[in-house]
Amino acid sequence: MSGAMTERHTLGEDEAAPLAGLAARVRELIEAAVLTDVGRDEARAVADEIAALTERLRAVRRDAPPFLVTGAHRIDRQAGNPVSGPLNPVAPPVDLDATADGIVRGEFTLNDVYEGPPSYVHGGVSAMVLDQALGMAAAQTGVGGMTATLELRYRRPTPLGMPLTVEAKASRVEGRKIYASGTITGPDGRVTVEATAMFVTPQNFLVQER
Ligand SMILES: CCCCCCCCCC(=O)SCCNC(=O)CCNC(=O)[C@H](O)C(C)(C)COP(=O)(O)OP(=O)(O)OC[C@H]1O[C@@H](n2cnc3c(N)ncnc32)[C@H](O)[C@@H]1OP(=O)(O)O
Repeated sequence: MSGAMTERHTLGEDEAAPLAGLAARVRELIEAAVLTDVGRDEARAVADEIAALTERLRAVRRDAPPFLVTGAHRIDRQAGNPVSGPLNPVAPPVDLDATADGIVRGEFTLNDVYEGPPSYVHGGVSAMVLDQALGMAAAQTGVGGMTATLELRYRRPTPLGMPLTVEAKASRVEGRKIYASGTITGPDGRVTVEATAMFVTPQNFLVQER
């Protein structure tokens, strides 16, 4: 379990690149595991090989996921973030960028690993992507914060295997509260999910940031 206050190692680009490559291969492995039909014996044999590889990676272990050297805010620098972290195989990953006027945007495609209703994206996955994008938009106003409320409106099913766009922007700041909204849009340009959120900056964020 990684503590919030644990000092994080910051990866240089040379360190991050091979770990991102490792995560990309594991992402392929996850999809292969979801879709494989190799049969029981082969599945057991592959599981044994994967267990051996896992032990090799565990041989030298950090106390907590590292940060990246790039990114304006802590939320952008989390290498192991489950939405945008290039080192996290669970993350699609969604490559989120912020414009000078505070709009956070990312294009991404979700494969069968993220299926909810047959052939569509799981609603919790859409929520996770929007939480991250809105959280990053909140951070563009200053320090950012923790999600206090997140409201979603699922307008139409979000397709798997097709290019999606997430966009978010902070609308106002009231003391430690930051309000933001955003959408996921399908390949036809129609919004599939809308979100509004309120983030609250904890007192310790004000001390820890930068
Ligand atoms: C390293 C970078 C990390 C960035 C990560 C971002 C990842 C993406 C975003 C997330 O997923 S965050 C994880 C999900 N969210 C949480 O786990 C939050 C859990 N809740 C908390 O930690 C605290 O409740 C919270 C920080 C949100 C508020 O605690 P505080 O002690 O700072 O709040 P306080 O009680 O002082 O209230 C401040 C104001 O906010 C209001 N408030 C607080 N929590 C609220 C809430 N949940 N709903 C509505 N209003 C809320 C509260 O009423 C009050 O309003 P007023 O000033 O008008 O009186």
